[in-house]
This record gives sequence, C-alpha cells and structure tokens, in this order.
Amino acid sequence: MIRIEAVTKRYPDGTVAVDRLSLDIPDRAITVLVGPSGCGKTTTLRMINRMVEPSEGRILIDGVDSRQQPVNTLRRSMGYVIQNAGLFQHRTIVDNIATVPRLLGWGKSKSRDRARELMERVGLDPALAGRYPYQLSGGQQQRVGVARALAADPPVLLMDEPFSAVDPVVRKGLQDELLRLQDELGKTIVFVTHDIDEAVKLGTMVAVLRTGGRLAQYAPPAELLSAPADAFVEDFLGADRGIRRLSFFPSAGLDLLTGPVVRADAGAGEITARDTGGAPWLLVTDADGRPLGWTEPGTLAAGPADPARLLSYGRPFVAGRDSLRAALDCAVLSPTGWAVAVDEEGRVTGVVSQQAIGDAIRAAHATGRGSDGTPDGTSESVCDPAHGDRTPKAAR
Ligand SMILES: Nc1ncnc2c1ncn2[C@@H]1O[C@H](COP(=O)(O)OP(=O)(O)OP(=O)(O)O)[C@@H](O)[C@H]1O
Repeated sequence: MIRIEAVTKRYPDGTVAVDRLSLDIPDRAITVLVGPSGCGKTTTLRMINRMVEPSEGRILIDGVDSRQQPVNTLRRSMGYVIQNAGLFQHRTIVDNIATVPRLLGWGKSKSRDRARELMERVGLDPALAGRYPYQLSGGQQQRVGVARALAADPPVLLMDEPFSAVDPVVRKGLQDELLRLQDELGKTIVFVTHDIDEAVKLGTMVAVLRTGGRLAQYAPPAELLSAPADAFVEDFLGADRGIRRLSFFPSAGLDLLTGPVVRADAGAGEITARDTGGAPWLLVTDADGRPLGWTEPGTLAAGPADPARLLSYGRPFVAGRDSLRAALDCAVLSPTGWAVAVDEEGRVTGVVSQQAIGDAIRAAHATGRGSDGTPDGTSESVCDPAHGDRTPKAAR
C-alpha cells in the first residue's frame, strides 16, 4: 500500500500546491486523483515517485518511507505514463517500449520480445513495431506509452492525464482497455484526471481535491455520487449525479415479463391464450430466441409476423450484467417504451416497461440498494480496494 501521510508541498516561490494531504492508496486497484486545474494532482503524483520532494510529511511504500529507498530503485518500481505519451521520437515503437528493460540490462532480443508481447497486451498491431511515433495516431501513441510503462512489470503505475489529448471515442476505447488490462494485471494504479466521468468510470477509489491541494472527499465512486461530502464536491460531480449513480445499481432484480415474448412462427391460438401481463406490445423473436421487433397483439391474429413490418426493438440490455442505467436507456430509446432483456448470447430473457424500471430506480435510490438487493457499489458490484475488485465493467 502507498500511504501519503500529512504531506505538504510548498514550491520555492511560496505556492502551496498540496496541503497536509493524507491518503491510503490500496494495492491492485485504481485510485483516481481528480479536481479542478491547479489543485495539486500532478504534484501529488510526482511526490509518489519523488520527481517532487514533499516539504513536510512522508510517503510510505509498503510501510517503508520512500526517502529510504534509492530514487532509481523507487522509480523502477513505478511505471509512469503522461499526456501525449512522451515517446522518444527517434526510436521505433518496439524500442520505445523496450527502453526500461534495456536500461535494466536485459539483452536486446529479450527486451524486444517483451516489447512485442506488451504491444499485443495493450491492443497494438504488431505490424506497427518498426514505425516511429509520428507515424501513429494519438490513441496508438498513448497505448505505446502504457506498454512502455509496463515493460519492466512494475507493481505501481502512475498515470498523469494519460488520455486527455485524444478525442472522446478513442478516449473511451483507451479507458475500456485500461480496465481490461487491470483485470489481467492487477497493478496499483494512481490515475490523475480533471474529468469526473473518467474518475467515476475508472476509479476503485476517487480522491477529490480542491484548490490549494486539500482533500475534499475520498470514497468509492458510488459513495461519492450518493453522498457528496459538501457543496464543492456536489458541484464538481455535476448536475446529472442521480442518473450517473444508476450505473452502480445492477439490473439483476428487475421483474422481467416473458408473457409478451412470442416466436415469429407462433400460432394465433397460442398467442391469444397467453398472459401478456397487460403489455400493449408483443416482442417477436426468431426460432433461436433472438429479438426481431415489436408488434401489436392484434396483428398476429391474422398469421405469423412479417419481420419487415415489426417496430425496431432498439438496443437490448444484458439482464444482470448491465446496470439499471443501461436498462433505462434501452427503454427510453425503444419506440414502445419497453426495454428488451437478453442473456450473454443475445437471446431474449424478457421485457420490462419504463414504468417498472422507474419503480426499481425509486426503490434503489430510497434504500441505496440495487433491485436485486445489493448495496450500490459494495457487493456484486463491489469496490473492494483490498482485493482490487471493481464494479463490473458493463455496469459503468
Ligand atoms: N515548479 C513549480 N513552482 C511553483 N509553483 C508550481 C510548480 N509546479 C506547480 N506549481 C503550482 O502548484 C499548483 C498545483 O499544480 P499541479 O500541477 O500539481 O496541479 P494540477 O491539479 O495537476 O493542475 P492541472 O490539472 O492544471 O494539471 C498550481 O498552482 C501550480 O501553478
């Protein structure tokens, strides 16, 4: 564990960038430092690897004062990723990634093998190995930056606004990739951003800093959204805090109706005999149970459904894996106001109305629990820093 203990940083001109900050950063989890520009995020990150020395207080790494370690040894145990990747422009991609292994005295071919392995890990086409950084897109360069930081397999990764310079679509891809990588590698990651959505998506723990380098709140994202410590944090979280909080409520307990789900080849008698639970629409599926579209019950009395005449079923959600927010989104976008739930293979498991989702949301907000009874962000969707578990990716 990294323990920041009452650390203050006063720059020579008198600026207090960080003011008596204390934080316990859990192992094998992503801890995000977030806050407005100039609140001391970068300074805090750089004090962890001693690129900046604290003026007061101390930083303990697994119980040992970081000043007791030679600075080179300390930095080797901490990969560092910055905005715009900071690649060596005159070195090929494979040699950029191999930089630290080479510095550690690994042979050239072993270092390059390791670099190629990491390219695959971070989702880079091995064909890019011989290119130079300027021949890569911003998103690809950022992946190289991550691969380079991971090359010597350090237990800690320090990431300073690593995805800020790329467009929103690429950024989302990089965030998803980081979560996937973290599932595989289980590093202790300290991640700096000024983007609260990024913080909530990536963080197991989120530290909100206020100007002057003081800690405003330190909590798992679900707790931050449900109980901001004060007006500053509430303001920083933004207006749609309630909607974003729904990402932490699982959809598992939603009451799915199967009565309104019919196969395209179902006979008229079978359909009339059905209890549709009062649903004004029927969802038609193919023989495999995959959704085809919505129709009014009366139209099927005349014979099998014509797929060309069905209303779009929109985007389904995966029951149990996706969140209440995803279920609500599906219902809102559906032309019938009903959301379609599917299993992991895309087969329909039931349908649910906007109203039923609304009831589940009200209950979840009232009790702080998801519709399957799990406390938000603490059980099935657990944020357990000690074990590095995170809210399931799909719930984000
Ligand atoms: N070398 C320095 N000398 C004097 N003041 C500094 C120095 N480096 C940073 N500062 C000041 O310390 C404060 C915190 O800076 P820091 O870069 O840590 O903030 P930040 O939260 O990372 O900001 P941003 O989101 O804009 O990158 C700012 O007021 C900044 O101007």
